Amino acid sequence: MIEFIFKANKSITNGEINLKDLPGSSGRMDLVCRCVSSAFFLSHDLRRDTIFYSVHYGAPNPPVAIKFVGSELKRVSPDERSIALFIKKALDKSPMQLWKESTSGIYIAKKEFKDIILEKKNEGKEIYYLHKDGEDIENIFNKENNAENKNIVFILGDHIGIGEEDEKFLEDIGALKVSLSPLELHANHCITIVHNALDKAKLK
Ligand SMILES: C[S@@+](CC[C@H](N)C(=O)[O-])C[C@H]1O[C@@H](n2cnc3c(N)ncnc32)[C@H](O)[C@@H]1O
Repeated sequence: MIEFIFKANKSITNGEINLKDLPGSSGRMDLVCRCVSSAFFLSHDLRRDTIFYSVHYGAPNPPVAIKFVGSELKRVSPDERSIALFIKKALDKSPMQLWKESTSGIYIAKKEFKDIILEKKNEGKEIYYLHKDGEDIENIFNKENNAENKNIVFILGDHIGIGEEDEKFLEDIGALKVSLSPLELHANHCITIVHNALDKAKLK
């Protein structure tokens, strides 16, 4: 299983998403949608071994976490508008401490970014922080050490990043920094590159 936990610093926390203004009034909801698309969609297929979390810290009621489970997703298509509609439906519900299903494979809860990461750590999963200045991903996942049958969690930020406090938290829990490129990339492109690196490591 491959999981991504994305911190959406400005994305709104209620269902008042303007589908014509995902980047502006919805707080970079376009980024969230593109990340969901990159996390799951292949050409005419879905990555069923993937789970994606988006944790929103925008107005009016942060934090709100949305979980997308690849093996359960139905009727979602790769375009931003379709994904935004499903996010809107989820954010229209009142989030509780426990995950509540909104539509097939999409859940909502009132959870902090750190707490979701800690849950994964306590479940024994390997935690990696995607960062330009980390260890090259190909040194970590390759023929000798591929991702098959592993439970791997990747943490990434939006246009703002995850912030110093959460970086320190990741360091404290022993998350390894993993780099995909010497250049600063968009979060959705990072997800595509991670999938590609793991796909290649499995095939070698
Ligand atoms: C647009 S970048 C964030 C830039 C932001 N100014 C910062 O300082 O973090 C979005 C996210 O993609 C990931 N990322 C960007 N470039 C990367 C790279 N070369 N290798 C690994 N992860 C990267 C990081 O997790 C980052 O938080």
